[in-house]
Amino acid sequence: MLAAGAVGTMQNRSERDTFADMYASRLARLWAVERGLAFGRLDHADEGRLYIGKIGMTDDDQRRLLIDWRAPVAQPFYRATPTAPMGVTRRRHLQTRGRDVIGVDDDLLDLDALTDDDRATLNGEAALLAALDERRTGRMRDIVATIQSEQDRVIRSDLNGVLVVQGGPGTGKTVVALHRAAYLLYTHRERLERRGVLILGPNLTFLRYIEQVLPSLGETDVLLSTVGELYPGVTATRRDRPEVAAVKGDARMADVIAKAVRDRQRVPRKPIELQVGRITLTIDRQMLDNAKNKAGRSRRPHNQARAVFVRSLLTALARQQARKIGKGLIDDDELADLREDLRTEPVVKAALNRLWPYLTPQGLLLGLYGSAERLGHAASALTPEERRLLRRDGGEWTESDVPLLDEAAELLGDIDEQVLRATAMQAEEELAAARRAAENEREAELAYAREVLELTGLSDVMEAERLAERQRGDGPYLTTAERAAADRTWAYGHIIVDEAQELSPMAWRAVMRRCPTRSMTIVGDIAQTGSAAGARSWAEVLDPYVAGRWRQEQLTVNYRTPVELMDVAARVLATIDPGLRAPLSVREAGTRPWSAPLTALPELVAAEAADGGKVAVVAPDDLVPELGGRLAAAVPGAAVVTPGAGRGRGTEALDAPVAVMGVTDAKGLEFDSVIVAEPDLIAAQSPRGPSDLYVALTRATQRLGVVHERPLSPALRDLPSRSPEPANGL
Ligand SMILES: Nc1ncnc2c1ncn2[C@@H]1O[C@H](COP(=O)(O)OP(=O)(O)OP(=O)(O)O)[C@@H](O)[C@H]1O
Repeated sequence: MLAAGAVGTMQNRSERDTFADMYASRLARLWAVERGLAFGRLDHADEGRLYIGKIGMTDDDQRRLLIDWRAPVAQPFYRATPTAPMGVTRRRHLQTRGRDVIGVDDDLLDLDALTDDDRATLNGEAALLAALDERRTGRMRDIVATIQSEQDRVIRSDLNGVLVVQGGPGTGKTVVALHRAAYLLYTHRERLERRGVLILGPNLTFLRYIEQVLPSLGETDVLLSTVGELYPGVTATRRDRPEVAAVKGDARMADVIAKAVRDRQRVPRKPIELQVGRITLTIDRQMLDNAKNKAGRSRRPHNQARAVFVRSLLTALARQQARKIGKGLIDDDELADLREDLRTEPVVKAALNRLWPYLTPQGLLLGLYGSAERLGHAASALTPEERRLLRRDGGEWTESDVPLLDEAAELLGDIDEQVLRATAMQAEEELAAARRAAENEREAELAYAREVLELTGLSDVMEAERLAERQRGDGPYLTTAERAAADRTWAYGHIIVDEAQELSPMAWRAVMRRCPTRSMTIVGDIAQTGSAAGARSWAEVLDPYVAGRWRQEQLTVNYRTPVELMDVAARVLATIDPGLRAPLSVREAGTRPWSAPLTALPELVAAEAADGGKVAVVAPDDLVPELGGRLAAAVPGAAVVTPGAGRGRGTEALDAPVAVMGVTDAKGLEFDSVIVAEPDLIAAQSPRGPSDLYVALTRATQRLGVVHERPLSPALRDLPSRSPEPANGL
């Protein structure tokens, strides 16, 4: 398409560009599914063979070559068992490298049909175990070839309603949620492509960790986000201290914000006198009450209700003015004229702005945090200590501010750009400056695009404007996900929330607002809740929204953590609640978890990293910088993820051979080898500390150790001491 050149009418060119776009994305999709394209075969007693792959394919004669794993006929690949074979006699897993088959692994489901040869080679779990044992790359991979039956049930569960997927660490909740997104898009393509699918994860590092999975399944148009990015225009990556986050996340904050908005619609006790020309006009209590009631009855958000308030007040003032200039009765036209004159009168404008100001969510929240008096009034339902925790002057937005900004935006409504300009000179100047900046940026982008086209020799087939537009990510070519990300009021077709136990009640309000149809998948583990504002039960989270209308699935098998490691974690789990059961591990590591003195950490990390696997040191938040410093000196390439730090946290923790981090940043991730520093300090660092320790102990796929100076609690006390030789020898 591109080689045809920039010929023909504008319409020809635009059609050509559209086709070029379409082919380019089709090509990108094909490249993405190349790895492990075909991974399974089903032999049926009567229907012959079907090959299962990441996408469906036919040959030139429209004969089926490959069945998409999400198609109903592929389901037996994941569900058939010897007791319920679903018509399948043999299920074959194909292992490939590039386009070569390097291994096959058969499940023979019709045991009567076995030949002696078959019996000798029966090895049902080989593909799964091989996948689980693979060294970690720092990025999650798809599991289409080895999805297990309980996971398949979750993936193919109905689109409608709220599905909770509860499961212990390593049971595949995240990976299953991602495959469910791919399945739902395949099965309900039209509905979901229009409204979009949103996946919410706990932090940016986690999103980087999982971002390859959906493209590798051929799905590229899903929006991955954190709660901290839900409010367009604000990217909050900083975290509040736990006690502050707990207050901001509390459901009572909804009333605090509502009250803060009402407090800005002021009715002063004394009448206000305005000198307009030679006449003194008075705004009295009754006029104000009247205007406020009218605005309230309009049921519009604050910024839009302002118009009602202003009109009512101006009408009353205009009548007063008419009386005062001796004009008794006036008709509607005269009234309108007087009203418009008053509207532009500076003293009147200033008074209206004081009485019912235009407010942005940011302005409202900063005004609230910045004033003990405002807080004292709006947050009277909070304790003095809680109010003190909210006090702050300026500063960067945090993750727990975002749901509050969203709440405020809902109550305030938009401010019309034109109104802004008309009412505030300052806003006009800011706007003009922003426009100038945007114009400069646009010119720079255009120059860059021209350069790219020159260099690639494509300057005659594509216009620089169009390339610049695409790079900027706006214009008519926005995908659904991009449009949704920019629109605070977007209603998604389906929302998946991962590590959902961490969301605060205020965050849930922001999430639910984005999914009026309540078609959601909520994935998490109550036993891993670390955030003080997080969930204690799914009923507590969901009953306010969908009481009695949500369903739950359990995942029970741990695919990440080997038996020896899980035994240790299970002892910690029992200290949280003796009734909690750890998931069953499917494999053994062959190495036992160990303990060693904290001082030995650098050598131990170096030994663990020696064989090239990914190593994480998970430490109490306060210790991370210091341990990071010590390790950086001893182990080249070690990355430090500072707890609660702002922007820029991305892939370093995933790509480095060794990473040091707090538990919050380790949530949802996994590493070949994990060393937990000062476990008892982790357990003591917050009210949900024991859950944090449980999370830390379940991050490893192969090896686990603890290093400590403080005495170990009974759950960890009998770990054998680490001997000096390398890990493999343990
Ligand atoms: N059926 C499967 N086949 C192959 N690998 C699997 C399968 N199920 C899960 N895994 C692997 O197990 C690991 C754990 O999965 P995942 O991170 O989704 O678990 P999780 O339940 O979200 O854990 P956590 O709650 O601890 O974050 C991942 O490496 C995942 O790829």
